[in-house]
Amino acid sequence: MSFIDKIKETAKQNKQTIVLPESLERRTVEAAHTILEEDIANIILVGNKEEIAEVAKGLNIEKATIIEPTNFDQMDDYVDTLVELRKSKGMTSEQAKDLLVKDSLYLGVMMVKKGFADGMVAGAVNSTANVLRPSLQILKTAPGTKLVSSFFVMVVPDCEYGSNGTFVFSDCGLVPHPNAEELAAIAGSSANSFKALVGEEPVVGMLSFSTKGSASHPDVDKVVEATRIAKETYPNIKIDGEFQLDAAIVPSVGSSKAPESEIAGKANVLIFPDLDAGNIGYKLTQRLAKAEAYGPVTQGISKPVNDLSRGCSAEDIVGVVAITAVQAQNQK
Ligand SMILES: CC(C)(COP(=O)(O)OP(=O)(O)OC[C@H]1O[C@@H](n2cnc3c(N)ncnc32)[C@H](O)[C@@H]1OP(=O)(O)O)[C@@H](O)C(=O)NCCC(=O)NCCS
Ligand SMILES: CC(=O)OP(=O)(O)O
Repeated sequence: MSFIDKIKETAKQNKQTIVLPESLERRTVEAAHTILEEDIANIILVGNKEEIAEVAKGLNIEKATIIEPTNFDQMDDYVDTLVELRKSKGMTSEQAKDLLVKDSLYLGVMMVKKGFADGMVAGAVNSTANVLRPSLQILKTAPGTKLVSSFFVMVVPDCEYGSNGTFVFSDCGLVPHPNAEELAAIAGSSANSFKALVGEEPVVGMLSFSTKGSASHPDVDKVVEATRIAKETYPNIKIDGEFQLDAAIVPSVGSSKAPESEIAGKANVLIFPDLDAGNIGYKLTQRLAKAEAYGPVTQGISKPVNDLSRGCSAEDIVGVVAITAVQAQNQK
């Protein structure tokens, strides 16, 4: 069974409720149709019922719950909670009501905060920053986590590397310039995410333009230091670096460039040194190798809110919703 079929099967076993606040967007409504038809999750859509019906022409979204922000019986309670959470930042009741009525991303995140939904997926039209900012502000980090980061599950066709072509790539969406400590934290979280979603042992490669000292540069030093911190912090996780990409995933190159390493050539969790590398790397793999790319999935938020690329397909949205549902199951 493929990675995403397994995730869908897991999601179906204990159905969660996922809010899709970009409800006037055709791919999102197509995804809602498929999710309801395949019984993967319960769906909440946000917006005017007639407008949603217009976008959903030819699709069956009858089983979705539609919440109209101007006519939502929980609105006053949500406004009070948002003010309470953000009053130290100067938020007033008027501002909170305005945000919750006009910005479906804030309303969606508040639904997750209040337990009305178990998770949220958006990003087919909104930028990553706009999708993730409300969740960072309202849901905050999970206990024991300082840094929220994100990853993609990449499923590369006809690929013998990684876990039969399945990888986690991090961070491709959230933290622009991680320092060594942050990079180590991203490695630890990503290993746990790989284990939780792919179900196999994570093998983490810390990526660089250098393999075990083949180049000298402050950027390389950062990855060397991150590798040291990660090994010390997560002694039970298989982690090594610094590796160039080929040394991380191709066994023959790994054994020639890094013969002492047990990880070289076997990595299935790839930690990119910064967001430039991660974002470009996942899009290259998706577009040129025709890989399935599910994400950016967040790790470290107290409840699951996940992003999409604006270039996503309806099928990608279905996949990220199923992943979000499984994260919600795991957090309960
Ligand atoms: C996600 C992002 C928007 C956060 O932006 P920001 O400008 O720091 O936003 P804010 O300062 O309003 O932060 C919001 C809150 O989240 C917290 N926060 C921000 N990043 C965080 C992180 N990685 N982990 C935990 N908390 C974080 C802040 O401390 C702040 O908390 P507070 O408002 O309660 O004090 C920013 O990191 C970003 O733009 N990342 C790049 C996204 C992107 O463009 N990706 C490329 C395409 S995928
Ligand atoms: C993840 C990502 O790159 O998102 P977008 O393509 O929407 O910028």
